[in-house]
Amino acid sequence: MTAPLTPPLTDPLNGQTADRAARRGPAVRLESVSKVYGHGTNGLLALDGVSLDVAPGEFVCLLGASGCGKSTLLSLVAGLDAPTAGTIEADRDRVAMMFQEPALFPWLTVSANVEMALRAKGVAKAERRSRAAEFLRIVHLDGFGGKRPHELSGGMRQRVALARALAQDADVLLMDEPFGALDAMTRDLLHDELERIWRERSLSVLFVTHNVREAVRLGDRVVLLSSRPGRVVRDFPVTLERPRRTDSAEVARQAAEITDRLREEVLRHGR
Ligand SMILES: Nc1ncnc2c1ncn2[C@@H]1O[C@H](COP(=O)(O)OP(=O)(O)OP(=O)(O)O)[C@@H](O)[C@H]1O
Repeated sequence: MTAPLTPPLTDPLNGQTADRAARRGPAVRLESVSKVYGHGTNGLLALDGVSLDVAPGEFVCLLGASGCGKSTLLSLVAGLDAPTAGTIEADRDRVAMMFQEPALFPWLTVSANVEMALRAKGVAKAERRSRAAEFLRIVHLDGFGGKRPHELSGGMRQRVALARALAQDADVLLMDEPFGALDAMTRDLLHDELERIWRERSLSVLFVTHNVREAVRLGDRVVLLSSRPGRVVRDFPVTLERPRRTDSAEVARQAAEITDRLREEVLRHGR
């Protein structure tokens, strides 16, 4: 029998995965996206003609002055709100969001918080406890499943939020200043954890931060938005070898370059 000239799109052992990989475009695509809050003369233009792609497996950090529309952009990608103009492509079933506040249910145990996400995904009750334990192990919280959120530190609560996001079977993580409220040491540790999980699970990440060094520490690219209305001003590729250290000279150098551009942007708008 002769082999087919073109290989089949589906792998017989794992047809779905091969098929999906073959069809994969960007994990997230925004094309000329604008967002106006309110109407008429009271309308507020938050985003103006934003085009941005996140490739599968790419880590993109979003920076910009306060109020330039970063959170708006994430909520549009998550489908929590609709753009006024333009198009957004993202597989909403595979997207999970993380905020500065971990937003856990305080009356539920850590395990039950993660199990909620599994339940929403239709995982059978009998399997949920062991699957939750597996996700907690990934974020290095083995043995903490029976605790309540108030018994954990801020960093540990964000780990639970990360485990819950992973339990949503997400391959796109939308992160809105997830480590903004943590001390520098805890943040550093979570950078390492997130980078490891991102690589192991080939996640695509869109990460909003005010911290330029954090953006350079983590991102494959740093996208700078203008002051409101948010437009893409510049896209900085970060090619430094990983893993990076937030306090390294290389990270500091690139962060200084981006900070200069960010400062220009903020001053241009008289803030
Ligand atoms: N639901 C809403 N209704 C009306 N205006 C809104 C709404 N959400 C955000 N805005 C306004 O849109 C603009 C962009 O807000 P957004 O929160 O997206 O900015 P941001 O860049 O995330 O800000 P920050 O860096 O301070 O968190 C702001 O002027 C904000 O006040």
